[in-house]
Amino acid sequence: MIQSTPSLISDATLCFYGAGSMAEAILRGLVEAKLTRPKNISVMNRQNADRLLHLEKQYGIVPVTTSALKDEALSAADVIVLGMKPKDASEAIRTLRPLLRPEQLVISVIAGLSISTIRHLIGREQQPVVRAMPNTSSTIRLGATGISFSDSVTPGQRELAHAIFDAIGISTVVDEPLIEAVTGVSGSGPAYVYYLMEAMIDAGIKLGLSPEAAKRLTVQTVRGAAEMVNSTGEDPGELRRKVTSPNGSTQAAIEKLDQFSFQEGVNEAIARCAERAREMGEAIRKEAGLD
Ligand SMILES: NC(=O)C1=CN([C@@H]2O[C@H](COP(=O)(O)OP(=O)(O)OC[C@H]3O[C@@H](n4cnc5c(N)ncnc54)[C@H](OP(=O)(O)O)[C@@H]3O)[C@@H](O)[C@H]2O)C=CC1
Ligand SMILES: O=C(O)[C@@H]1CCC=N1
Repeated sequence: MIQSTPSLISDATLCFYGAGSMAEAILRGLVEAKLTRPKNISVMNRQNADRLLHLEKQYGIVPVTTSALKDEALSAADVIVLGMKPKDASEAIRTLRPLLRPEQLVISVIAGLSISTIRHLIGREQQPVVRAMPNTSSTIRLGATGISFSDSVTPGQRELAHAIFDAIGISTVVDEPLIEAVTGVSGSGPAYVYYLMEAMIDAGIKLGLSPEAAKRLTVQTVRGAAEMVNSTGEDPGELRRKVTSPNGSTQAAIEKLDQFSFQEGVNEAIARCAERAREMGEAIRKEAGLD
């Protein structure tokens, strides 16, 4: 039996408990970055066997389908990644109670679910838990992840968690109460950017561009703007001012956005997202009888 969690991904066995889009984004990043052998990754879900077979075919991971094999994989793994929806979390995590060893690292990406709730559900106050909030851009190794650690996470396990999320993008450690802010900014963030892109493409089409041209120009504009901020190190505000000639067309556009309270809208949206994540966490606690 393994007594301590390895600090290198290449030596660790990982078990994905929940096999949806976020789990796939993470495991794909790990496999494509060749940080671990696919055979070190086992994946299970509730019922969708076709999904597991698809992941096996695509990435070479080990699908786990029977309940006996599930128990075995969960008990044996060095790291268990919780990747189910918040509504399914309480029941799923409780089933780990009789299976987990005290040194196994639990990594949760579940929105709103606190470290303290996870430990209550597992029934062990000192279980090492990492609470992470990644985003779907992890699929192409451009993810942005906020991470917080329970006090029992060892330095080796911290290193391991960083290695996992750095393999699929960048990671930033935050105090746990700020994970909801991370959810608001970057966890859900890709959706706001896609929403903006949908609106830009739509507007271009309304002005007479073909759908293909509107999409191509929009995609490259967003990609270029993000890369300008990233590679020049200049503030987005400064870069915006460089596009905005006095009394020119951009200024006219920004004034129109301000008439619709653009900044206030984004502010309120991100604050509401963070609040909703907290609500989901509270609902899990309530369902589990913890409040
Ligand atoms: N999508 C995103 O952009 C992000 C999501 N998250 C978080 O990631 C989590 C997963 O989201 P996402 O990947 O989109 O969800 P999906 O709906 O794509 O996947 C959920 C997975 O959980 C499985 N599952 C449900 N109940 C159980 C159970 N009792 N035992 C084992 N597996 C179970 C489902 O299996 P089956 O299909 O068989 O029912 C499915 O494989 C959420 O908690 C979300 O908050 C975090 C950051 C970003
Ligand atoms: O919408 C959600 O609840 C999840 C959390 C972050 C992104 N998607």
